[in-house]
Amino acid sequence: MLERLVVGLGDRAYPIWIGHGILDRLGEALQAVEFPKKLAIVTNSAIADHYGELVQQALVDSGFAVSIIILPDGEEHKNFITLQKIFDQLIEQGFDRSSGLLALGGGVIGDMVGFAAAIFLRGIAFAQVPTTLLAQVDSSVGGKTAVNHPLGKNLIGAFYQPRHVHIDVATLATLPNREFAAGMAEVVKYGVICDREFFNVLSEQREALCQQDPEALIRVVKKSCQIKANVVEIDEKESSFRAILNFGHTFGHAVEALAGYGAYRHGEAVAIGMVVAAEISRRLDLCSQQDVSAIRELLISFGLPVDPPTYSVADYIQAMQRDKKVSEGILRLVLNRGIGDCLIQEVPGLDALLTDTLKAGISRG
Ligand SMILES: NC(=O)c1ccc[n+]([C@@H]2O[C@H](COP(=O)([O-])OP(=O)(O)OC[C@H]3O[C@@H](n4cnc5c(N)ncnc54)[C@H](O)[C@@H]3O)[C@@H](O)[C@H]2O)c1
Ligand SMILES: O=C(O)C(=O)C[C@@H](O)[C@H](O)[C@H](O)COP(=O)(O)O
Ligand SMILES: [Zn+2]
Repeated sequence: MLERLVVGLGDRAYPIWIGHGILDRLGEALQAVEFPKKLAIVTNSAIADHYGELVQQALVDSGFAVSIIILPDGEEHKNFITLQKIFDQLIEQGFDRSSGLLALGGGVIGDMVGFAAAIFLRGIAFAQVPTTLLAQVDSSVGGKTAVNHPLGKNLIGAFYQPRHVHIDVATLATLPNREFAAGMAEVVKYGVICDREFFNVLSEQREALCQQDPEALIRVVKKSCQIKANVVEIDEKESSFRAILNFGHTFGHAVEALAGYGAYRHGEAVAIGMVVAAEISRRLDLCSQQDVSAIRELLISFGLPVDPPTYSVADYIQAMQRDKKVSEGILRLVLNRGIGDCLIQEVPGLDALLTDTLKAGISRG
């Protein structure tokens, strides 16, 4: 089964292929978008061990000239030092503007390779082959690329769209459970911000998803990519509406930075951040206690943490102020209106609200 979507961005539109066991069709897919014949697969050693040869062979068989660049694994390496390693090898190997990069891996690899492609020689082609659930449902689509700064997540980056996204859900078979759960956090996010029915389906399909039933996975990945593509088509560069995809991220990114990158998986931090955002929404009468509990319970059912680590409110607020939604010094939050709808707004008295939320612990309903 091969599902196809298109991210409709005019002359930068690109296809998303979704299937089970479709890595061997990568050459065909890249030919269809006239991807550069000389390319570098950029990945890390864990992913290369599983899929490096298969992907390289599929591309060589289709006439591509392929080299591999191996990066260190982990969120703590999503920085300029690692980016430099990519550039060193591209320059040594004589890559020019007619060459391309292929990101093979999770969101860390995808975000870094996308940013490298955006700035190397002022922009070369790149494609995404996401191998974590999180990257398949979220980071490979939409063109946000970046590296972290010690003080804040993704603070240095660019909007730069891939030429193709190739999603093989069979690669999830080797993914550790903790990483699978982290991906589910972003899936739950889509349900909360814009689709109550999808939210309900996730709880009904929990077993099939955790068992990695291929059809259930493909359905959920496709729906997630469709939701994300629809948002990105309306507001590619996050002038406003796209920020709904940031639900749970203002607090989540603060957790990641305060705990030290890598201590929490991005999806875990987002799960905690979504429950905090939902609790703030409840305190502002935007949603009910029942809604907060339903969000919390669904996240827990997928094995995700939901309780914020203990840092002072002042530390949290300082970290949250580095969010990209801050404009003219004013922070806006994405809040949920019930489940299936959301809004973006400034929250007067956030310090006090957050103090109460963290002091009370988030009520279990
Ligand atoms: N650009 C966006 O729109 C966007 C969206 C969401 C998240 N992100 C970013 O994505 C990053 C998180 O991505 P992630 O959750 O994929 O983490 P990750 O990229 O660190 O991957 C998680 C772990 O799984 C391993 N791995 C990957 N695929 C595997 C496979 N098939 N089998 C076995 N092991 C595998 C990796 O080596 C890594 O150790 C964060 O930096 C976050 O900020 C970006
Ligand atoms: O694509 C988007 O837009 C998102 O916000 C998706 C998020 O899941 C993702 O983590 C993104 O990288 C966060 O963006 P940032 O601008 O807050 O760094
Ligand atoms: Zn995210």
